[in-house]
Amino acid sequence: MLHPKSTEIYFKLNNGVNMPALGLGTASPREHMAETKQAVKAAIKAGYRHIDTAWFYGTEGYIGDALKELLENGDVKRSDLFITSKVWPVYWDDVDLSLNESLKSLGLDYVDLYLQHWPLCFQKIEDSKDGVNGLKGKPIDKDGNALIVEGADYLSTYKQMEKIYLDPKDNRVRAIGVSNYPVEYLDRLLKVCTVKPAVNQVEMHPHLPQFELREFCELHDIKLTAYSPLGSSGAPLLKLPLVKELSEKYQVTLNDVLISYHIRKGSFVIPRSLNPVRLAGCVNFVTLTEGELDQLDDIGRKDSIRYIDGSFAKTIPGFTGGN
Ligand SMILES: NC(=O)C1=CN([C@@H]2O[C@H](COP(=O)(O)OP(=O)(O)OC[C@H]3O[C@@H](n4cnc5c(N)ncnc54)[C@H](OP(=O)(O)O)[C@@H]3O)[C@@H](O)[C@H]2O)C=CC1
Ligand SMILES: O=C1O[C@H](CO)[C@@H](O)[C@@H]1O
Repeated sequence: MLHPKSTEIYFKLNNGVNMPALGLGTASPREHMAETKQAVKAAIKAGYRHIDTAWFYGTEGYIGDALKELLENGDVKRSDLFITSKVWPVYWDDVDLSLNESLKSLGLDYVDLYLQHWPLCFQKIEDSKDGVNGLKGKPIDKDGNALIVEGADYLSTYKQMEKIYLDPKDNRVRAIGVSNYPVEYLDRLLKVCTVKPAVNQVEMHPHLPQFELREFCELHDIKLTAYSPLGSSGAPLLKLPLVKELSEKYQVTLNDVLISYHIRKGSFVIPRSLNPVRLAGCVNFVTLTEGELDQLDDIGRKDSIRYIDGSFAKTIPGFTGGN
C-alpha cells in the first residue's frame, strides 16, 4: 500500500511560519545521550526536518555535532530544518542566557521555535554531580514537591521570550510558544500577552486526548504538539489492540498509526527513537477515518493515563494524574 509521507506534511503557525508535522524527540535517557547524534543523522536521512530538543535534555551538543556534519556535507540546508528548543524553569528569570546556551550547544544562530518548557519557576540548586550545567534539573523536597521561587510568576518567563521575539535586531527565534500549559494558564497568558503563543507542547496520545485543551487551542489559533506519543520509555501504547488492528488494516507500523493519529487531527508530533530502523519505519501517514479517530479517543475517555511528570508538576492544575 502506498502512503503519503508524514515527513512531507507541514502546518502553518499563527505567525505564518511553516512547521513540519513530524519531529524527532530527543529527551534521550542519560546513559544513551551520545547516541542522539546518530539518531539525528538517521532521522534526517529518513526525511525528518524537525528536531525537538531542550536545554534540559543535555542532548543539544550531540544534535549540534550531527547538524554540523549534515550542513557541512550539504545533506540538508539550515533553512530546510526546523529546530525547537525550550527554556527550563531553573532559568525562568534568565531566558536570554538559556537561549544563548542552547544556541551555542546546537551550533546555530537561531532556533525556529522557542518554548517555555513548564509554567513553573524553579529554585536554582547547585548540583555539580547530576545536574544540568551544574544546576539540579528537577529540584524537589522530600515529599516530591517542586521547589518553587516564592512570589515568582511563570508569566515573566514568557514576557522575556516576547521581548526577544519582538526585538527587530534580535533574530534568535522565529516563533515562540509554551509547553505544559493547561487551559487556565493559557487563558491567563492570553489576557496579557502581546505575542500569542504559536504552539503549546503537551503530553497527548489515545490515553490522554486533551479534548478541552484542543478545543481551547483551536479557538485561539494555537497549535498543539503531542509529546510522549508512544507513552514514553518502553512505548506502552504500541501494545494497544486497536493500534495493532489499524496497523494491519493499513499495512503500516504501529508507530505510524500513533503518529498519524495526531497529524490527522492537525497537531505536530515528536516521537523519540535512537534506533535508525524504527526511525525510518515511522514516516508513513495514514488517513484514519473520523470513526477510527473517535475509537482511539475512546481509549482516553474510558481510561485516562498521564505518563510524564505528574509528581513534580502537581502544583499545575491537571497534572495531578491522568486527566
Ligand atoms: N515538553 C515536555 O515537557 C516534554 C517533551 N517531550 C518531547 O517529546 C519527545 C517524545 O516523548 P518521549 O517521552 O521521549 O517518548 P515517546 O513516547 O516518543 O517514546 C519513546 C520510547 O519509545 C521507544 N520506541 C519507539 N519505537 C518503538 C518500537 N517500535 N518498539 C519498541 N519501542 C519503541 C523508544 O526506544 P528506542 O530509542 O529504543 O527506539 C523510546 O524508549 C521527547 O523525546 C521530547 O523531545 C517529552 C516529554 C515532556
Ligand atoms: O521534556 C521533558 O522531558 C523530560 C523527560 O521525559 C520531562 O521531565 C520534561 O518535561
